[in-house]
Amino acid sequence: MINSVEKAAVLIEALPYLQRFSGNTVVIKYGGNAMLNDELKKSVMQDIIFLKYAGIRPVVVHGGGPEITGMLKKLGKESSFVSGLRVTDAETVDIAEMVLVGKINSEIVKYLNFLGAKAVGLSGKDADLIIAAKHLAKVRENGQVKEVDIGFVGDVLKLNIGIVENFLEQGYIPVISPIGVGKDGATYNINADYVAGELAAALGAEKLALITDVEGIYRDYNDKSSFVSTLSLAEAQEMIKTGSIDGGMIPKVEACVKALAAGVAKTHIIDGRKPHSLLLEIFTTEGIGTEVVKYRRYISG
Ligand SMILES: NC(=[NH2+])NCCC[C@H](N)C(=O)O
Repeated sequence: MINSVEKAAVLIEALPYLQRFSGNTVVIKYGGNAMLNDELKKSVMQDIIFLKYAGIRPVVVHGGGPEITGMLKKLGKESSFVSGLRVTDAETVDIAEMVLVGKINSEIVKYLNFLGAKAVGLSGKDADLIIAAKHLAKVRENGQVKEVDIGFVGDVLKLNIGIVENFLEQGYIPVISPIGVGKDGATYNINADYVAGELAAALGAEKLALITDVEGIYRDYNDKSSFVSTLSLAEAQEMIKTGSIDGGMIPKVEACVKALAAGVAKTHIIDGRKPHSLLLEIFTTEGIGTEVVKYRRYISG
């Protein structure tokens, strides 16, 4: 156990961040294992409440891929993927929406309220928050890139952000499901990392924090000793180009790039398998994951 001097040092280390971030918006994407394991879920929920009571305005976007896969299986539907994206027919998008909005979203809202917040659940359909367009999967065939229709998988076309701002003004924590509605009236399932990046951009957030199942970004994803704590936007883009970023990490880095380009000060990729990683990243100098910043000279501390 640490002694009282060390304890005080930990608390005081948070002071400049409390001063800097209080009153500002932080968008948090919550997904992966931290969602399936009860202990980790509790720690993420507590961290979000902590942010709220520190005067920060958290906005939560959640994923739910594994739970959707589980439900589809129960119903006897196998999932198939093209370039990492689920082929989503009309029945599948219905099931995805039921799991995301009906189950996962309402569970997060319930938990946050239980811990002392005022959380409110929103799907992209509420007040037309997320207008979607069909996403075409890109497949490489004989050296050429072909676009493939994989059904009701969407991109964010437009956000009607007013509803989120209203709730933030009133002190609520908005919890958002990555479901959008198309101009054609259809329902689209959207990658939650992208939704979080777009929301951070539209809200002019201070931060975007993506909670994942990995430590952060590696310079070479095959080499676990090449973990990077700080990365610039340009370096991240270069790493996507050269293929040194792992496939599953690409949507996350792209979400960071989108947010940074729109003026978000900092983005973070953090390990949801470590308890309280969100708190450690935001309120300590060194952090625990990878921060992606516009320019490297934007030094923390
Ligand atoms: N991965 C890192 N190097 N993180 C540093 C975080 C610094 C500070 N707590 C912030 O949120 O801005």
